[in-house]
Amino acid sequence: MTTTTTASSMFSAYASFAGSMMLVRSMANQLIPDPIRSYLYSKLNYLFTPLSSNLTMIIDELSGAARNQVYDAAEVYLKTIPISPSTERLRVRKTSRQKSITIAMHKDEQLSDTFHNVKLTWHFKSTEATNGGNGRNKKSAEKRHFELSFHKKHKDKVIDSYLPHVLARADAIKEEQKVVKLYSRSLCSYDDDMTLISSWGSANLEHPSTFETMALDPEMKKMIMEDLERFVRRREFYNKAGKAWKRGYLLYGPPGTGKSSLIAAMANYLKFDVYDLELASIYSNHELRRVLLSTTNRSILVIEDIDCTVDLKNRKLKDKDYSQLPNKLTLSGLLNFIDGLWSSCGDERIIVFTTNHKDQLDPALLRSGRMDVHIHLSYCTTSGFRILASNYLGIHGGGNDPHPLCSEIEGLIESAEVTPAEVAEELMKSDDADGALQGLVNFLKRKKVESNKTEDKSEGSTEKAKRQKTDEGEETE
Ligand SMILES: Nc1ncnc2c1ncn2[C@@H]1O[C@H](COP(=O)(O)OP(=O)(O)OP(=O)(O)O)[C@@H](O)[C@H]1O
Ligand SMILES: [Mg+2]
Repeated sequence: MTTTTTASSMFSAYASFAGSMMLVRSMANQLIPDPIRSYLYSKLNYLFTPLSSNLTMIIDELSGAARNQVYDAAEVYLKTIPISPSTERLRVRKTSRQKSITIAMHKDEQLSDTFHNVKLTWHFKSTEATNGGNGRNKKSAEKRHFELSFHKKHKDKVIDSYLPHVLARADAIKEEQKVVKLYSRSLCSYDDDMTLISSWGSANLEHPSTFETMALDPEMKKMIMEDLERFVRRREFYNKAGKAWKRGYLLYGPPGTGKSSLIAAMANYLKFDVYDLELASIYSNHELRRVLLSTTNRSILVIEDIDCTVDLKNRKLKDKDYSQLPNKLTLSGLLNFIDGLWSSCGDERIIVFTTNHKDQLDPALLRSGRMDVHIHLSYCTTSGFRILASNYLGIHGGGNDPHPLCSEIEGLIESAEVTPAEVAEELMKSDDADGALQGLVNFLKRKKVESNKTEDKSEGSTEKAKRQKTDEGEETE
């Protein structure tokens, strides 16, 4: 009863309100001029429109002069959201550096996303803003923002979970698309007065080597990849153990066995930048420290041919001699850096030394704990050949239907000392697989004959030497 009365009294109140509104409207039509009237209507409409259950967040491109990280993250993230059927316009781009086409939202288009059962709508808006000048001084710029709408009740979830999710996904996508850089001292930059601006110059690391294309023993490949993965996963472990988050690799083996290619494969795999340090360009421990401190985290520092760095061989000089050369680069300077300074100057660092002659290295460099992993790259094996044949000729020696020449090559390769670089070179000599493989067979046979000859020669000379010794012995007796 009470409810009915309340409802009917509310209805009659609304009816009388509506009636009054109509009356006001007709009086206004007669008395108030057009522009003022439409302004008043718009205000009245605003007052009497029911409140929306949606909340819209405005995400501007700029925050003052700085970029808004949420905007940048949204821009990256939204490229991964499926386009909705209602979308009519899209922006399509590709620069020469990009591997694939990117598709982005066009002005006024919208995309829908769902996150933990929350429905969200992204709206891309762009307006032209002018600087207030006129004539030539008038400059206009595009002012962009996203509008993110969702039901009000999800406000906390969006702020606490969804937006952090967008930021994290954008970081991961950027990491996937990251172009690995090669930093070199030979690319360093100077200003007009020849003052050094930066110790390192960079270029994109265009080296195509990956673990897939590397002709390596499968066990060794697995070991290296797992070691790298474990290393990048172990931030907490290094922290707890009080150890610097770094790892040292020593790659050794004859020329052309893939030491430099392996470094590129490691960099491409981890998406770590490479700093190629030529020790010959460093004149003092002080300079070494300065140059190395200007490298960044998540990078690989490479020192190639460590055995060829003449200065470092002088380590056995007495302290007295060093005092005469206070600014010289020394092995102990380098070791101090590896053990001490470098350890504390950054995170996720890998250092790689390469050498053709491990036996000629100073034992201090090989001491355990200094270089964590020693990797021996050696002559081409059967499994190495199979990978190269697949890379270069697209043929698979180990399959059910192997190329007839593959088994001959596999029989020859284990006994011949050929490097993967030599095999690769032979395989590249012809576009035709038969011709290339026949070339490799001939090459391997030639190699074998040559190595037999040298063996005979060295055997012959040892025999000769032995005989000579015996003769001499006989003489002295
Ligand atoms: N293990 C390998 N797997 C695939 N390709 C290889 C391998 N080793 C060598 N190559 C091929 O040979 C070329 C030369 O190899 P790389 O420069 O990596 O050898 P290296 O061991 O660094 O030689 P050096 O001691 O002379 O510096 C590479 O560009 C690559 O094409
Ligand atoms: Mg090399």
